[in-house]
Amino acid sequence: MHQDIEEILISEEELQTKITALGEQITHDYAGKNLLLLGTLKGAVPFIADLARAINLPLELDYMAVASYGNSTQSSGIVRIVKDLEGPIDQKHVLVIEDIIDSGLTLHYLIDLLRRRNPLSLKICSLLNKERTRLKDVPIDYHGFTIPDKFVVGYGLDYAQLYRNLPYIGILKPSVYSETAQPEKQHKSMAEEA
Ligand SMILES: O=P(O)(O)OC[C@H]1O[C@H](OP(=O)(O)OP(=O)(O)O)[C@H](O)[C@@H]1O
Ligand code: HPA
Ligand SMILES: [Mg+2]
Repeated sequence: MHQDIEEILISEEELQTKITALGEQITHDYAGKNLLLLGTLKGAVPFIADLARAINLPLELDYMAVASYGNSTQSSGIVRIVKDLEGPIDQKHVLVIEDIIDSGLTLHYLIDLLRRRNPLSLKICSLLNKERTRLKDVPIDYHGFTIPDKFVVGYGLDYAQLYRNLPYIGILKPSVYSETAQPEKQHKSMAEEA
């Protein structure tokens, strides 16, 4: 185990077993539909790579880059689109693939933006669902694991851009970061301000 990890929460094997099951469910639910898996960069990259291979259907992949955490363990509250989709989605069934839903700010912003582009359907698949009071409520159609309100890293999830390559999900030792400010509670998202 990495020296900065307090505890392994979800092992490599548990991740793969769950992703196989999610893939089977999505294969069943989207049979005969024009499916677009929309991955959120950067955190969802390992998850979408494994999940896409567990889905036995023709599908398209595209990505949006949204960022709000920067180098902090608390959301800045400001969601930025760093990279947009390549094309329109009005002829597609869009399944957004996220690594984690924490405050809910990122997905709330994204869903709002994607709905305005009139996809045939819009659903959410998140590997992790953090058990906490959301700042924004978001509907989750598929999720892998519910986790406690701890800052986790690995399998795509970062702290200050590091640890994304750990093959498991682990709780980061609090001694690795030290923060007093809780900026997510002090700012509105850009969607709200618009
Ligand atoms: O529910 P929320 O509190 O909004 O948190 C969830 C989002 O935060 C992280 O992304 P981040 O902004 O750190 O970008 P990254 O994927 O590049 O790490 C994570 O990958 C989710 O997209
Ligand atoms: O617990 C987390 N870890 C890493 N990135 C995150 N983005 C939101 N919550 C988290
Ligand atoms: Mg991050």
